[in-house]
Amino acid sequence: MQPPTIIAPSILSADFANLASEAIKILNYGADMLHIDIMDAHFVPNLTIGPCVVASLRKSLDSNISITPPSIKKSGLLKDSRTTFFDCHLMIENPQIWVEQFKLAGCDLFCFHYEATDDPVGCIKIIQKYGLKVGVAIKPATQVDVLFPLIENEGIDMALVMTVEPGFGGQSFKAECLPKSDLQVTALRERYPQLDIEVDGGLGPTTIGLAAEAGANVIVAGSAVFGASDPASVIRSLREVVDAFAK
Ligand SMILES: O=C(CO)[C@@H](O)[C@H](O)COP(=O)(O)O
Ligand SMILES: [Fe+2]
Repeated sequence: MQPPTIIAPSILSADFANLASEAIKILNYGADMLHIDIMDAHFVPNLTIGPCVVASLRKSLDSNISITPPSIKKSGLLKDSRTTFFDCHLMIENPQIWVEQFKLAGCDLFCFHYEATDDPVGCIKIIQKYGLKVGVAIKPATQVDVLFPLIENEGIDMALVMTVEPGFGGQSFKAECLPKSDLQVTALRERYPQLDIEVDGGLGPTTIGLAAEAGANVIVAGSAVFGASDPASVIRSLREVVDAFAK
């Protein structure tokens, strides 16, 4: 059985002037974790937030959220005594030099891009040395099999398959980035039944079916959740579809 379904709203689509209250609101609506997109204007053509914003968010959430969602408890991802899991997606060059700062800021999972470093194994070892969970992300054009040795030999905690080119929220979902071939999410799920497989980009109630059917269990959704008039029902419907396809 695949790991629990986790719905991870991307705060990139939140109102940045009210980031903490937006994050608290979305967790109270039923989100399982927060997906935090860090962009450096080099790896991707956009610039978002750095460790000091993550640290402020951490402080606020630790004092305002008292319950860890059941799926996060069950997943075993959250090792700390804190309640809210910060899933940090780093779209930055030289990710390895930022691990310490994001650890200190309160990040739980450090997910870097395979394409952003010449030494993914070295980067994983640094992340593990700092006691963070490790995620490795691939852009749509990257072959999924580059992840196999990292999963098998380095014990990464999550694989992130991008369903749009990284850089911006609110883009259209690319169906061709999901399975059919054995090189995408289906291949990962068939090979690694217990792995947390995250998909990110253009996902919402009308596009979740393909990702769920392929075997993704961690669903990032930004505009579909934060832009909804009823975010709780969007979160619920995403969860229902993923649960229905769970392998
Ligand atoms: O990493 C990224 C974009 O690079 C994502 O996390 C997006 O922020 C998701 O937003 P939507 O596509 O769901 O609006
Ligand atoms: Fe992301």
